[in-house]
Amino acid sequence: MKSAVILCPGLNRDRDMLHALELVTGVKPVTVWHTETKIPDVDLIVVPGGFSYGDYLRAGAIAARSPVLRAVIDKAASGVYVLGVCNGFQILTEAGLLPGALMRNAHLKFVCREVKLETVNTRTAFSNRFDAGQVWRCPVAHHDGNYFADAETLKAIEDNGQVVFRYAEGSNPNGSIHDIAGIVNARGNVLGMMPHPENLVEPLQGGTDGRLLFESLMGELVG
Ligand SMILES: NC(=O)CC[C@H](N)C(=O)O
Repeated sequence: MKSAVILCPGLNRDRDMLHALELVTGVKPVTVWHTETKIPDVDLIVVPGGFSYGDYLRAGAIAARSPVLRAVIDKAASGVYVLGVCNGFQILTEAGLLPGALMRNAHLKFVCREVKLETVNTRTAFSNRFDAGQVWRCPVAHHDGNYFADAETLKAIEDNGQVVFRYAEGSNPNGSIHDIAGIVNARGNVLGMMPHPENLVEPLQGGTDGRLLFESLMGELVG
């Protein structure tokens, strides 16, 4: 599986993502700087986590307007898989690729710990290797992870099965509505999530629960 990782000033999880992608897929990803207007032919584009442009204005708002995001939007429209993690999720919502918004955590504190996620839709390209209802471990590290969508949008994404991951009972670290931790777009080729699956892909990191997400995509691509 060929992948590209987007780089913006202030992102800091790009190295973790590059490592995880190479480890799980066996193929070294390419990197694409934020000023680029073209992205090479790849199966998956990842917008990693961090603090693009210092989270000024709103987390992800400036990166969403950078040249490379236009190319990400075009690639997504052509069906390429796009994964946004943490700040990447914030960037994808700011760019309009995913519905809703990530607000300041309800308790107004930065949260950095492990949570439990429940996979509630296994019929997506990003989740087909999970068992239905599977509860898995995943780290979070953010201050703006409080997912919100208006009632109409929320109903639509729930009815369409676009909620892929929820914080398991008692695990919601930020006040997200409906315990939403990760969603896909209506077409199912763009996923955004606040937790960091790339940080739990080898025993050295304390577990391998995050691998299933990347393996789901790999399985999707080989059929
Ligand atoms: N780890 C991250 O990607 C942080 C995301 C974002 N800047 C926040 O703190 O909400």
